[in-house]
Amino acid sequence: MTIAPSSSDKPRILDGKRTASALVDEVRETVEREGLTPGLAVVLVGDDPASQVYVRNKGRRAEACGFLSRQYDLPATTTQADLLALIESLNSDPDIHGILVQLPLPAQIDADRVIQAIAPDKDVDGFHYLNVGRLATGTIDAALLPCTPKGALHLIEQVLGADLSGKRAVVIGRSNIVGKPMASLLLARNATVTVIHSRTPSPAEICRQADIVVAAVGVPGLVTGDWIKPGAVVIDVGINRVEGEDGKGKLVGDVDFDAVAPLASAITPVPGGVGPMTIAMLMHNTLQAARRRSAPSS
Ligand SMILES: Nc1nc(=O)c2c([nH]1)NC[C@@H]1CN(c3ccc(C(=O)N[C@@H](CCC(=O)O)C(=O)O)cc3)C=[N+]21
Ligand SMILES: [Mg+2]
Repeated sequence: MTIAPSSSDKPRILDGKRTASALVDEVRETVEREGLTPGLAVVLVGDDPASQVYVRNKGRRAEACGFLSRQYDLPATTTQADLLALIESLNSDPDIHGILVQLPLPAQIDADRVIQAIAPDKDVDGFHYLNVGRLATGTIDAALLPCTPKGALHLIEQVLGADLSGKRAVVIGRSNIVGKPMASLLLARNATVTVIHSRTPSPAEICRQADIVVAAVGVPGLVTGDWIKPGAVVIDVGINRVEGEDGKGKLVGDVDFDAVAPLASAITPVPGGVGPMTIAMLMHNTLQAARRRSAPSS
């Protein structure tokens, strides 16, 4: 049962850090109970400091789950042929169940070629055409789902339950990594879905009709109070590094949190919302890939 949201209630802050920790605990328990050792390979090309931080966090989480965690650090000058050769060897490595190539890749490498070279059943990012197609055609149980939309949906479920029949959802942004798969997932849960983007006229007016808003455009503070229907569930996927009042760098989302929180029935903060869920879902996908390997019929 869900309680009808009211704008006069205090908004519920959806704690992604706590939810992610609980998920990781569940993954670790399953790994122990089933005696599995899921293997995750994370490939980092170049030395972008932000990417290094993400990749290190992924490795830490994998170890906390009882996984085999391998990190491949390749120089920024790596050729496409060398990277494809590494992917090939990981595809045929029986200890490895999940392969993630950290994006973005340097300019000399065709990222799409590399992603499509990953074995679909090891594609824990859910970016391979086969997994994209499974999601788009509704064969979701067979798919590895992209981690960020999967994490966002998990937070939405905490408030509204699994069936979103009768709910209007607006997804802001149409990227292949977040916006499009998010729309497919919400549709699969029976929501009435609208995707809006940079060429959409009157976006605020459309967004104001939504019971569920997912913002994933990378524009700091784009979504203000006049975009939000009172009682809406607001999921902020944006991760924007901006300069704070103290001159130091800080992380903000696509939603103007202070303006929107009083209107929302539930809202994710940045940081501490969708970001940690993304990493938790990567662990969940790696477990799923390992279980399928050990029990091919499931
Ligand atoms: N192949 C590939 N798969 C990815 O999933 C992928 C990628 N490449 N490239 C980069 C983006 C970005 N990404 C994030 C994951 C977690 C946080 C996260 O945990 N953020 C914390 C804050 C971290 C901080 O303080 O910088 C939070 O929102 O609370 C952020 C960003 C995964 N990505
Ligand atoms: Mg995006």
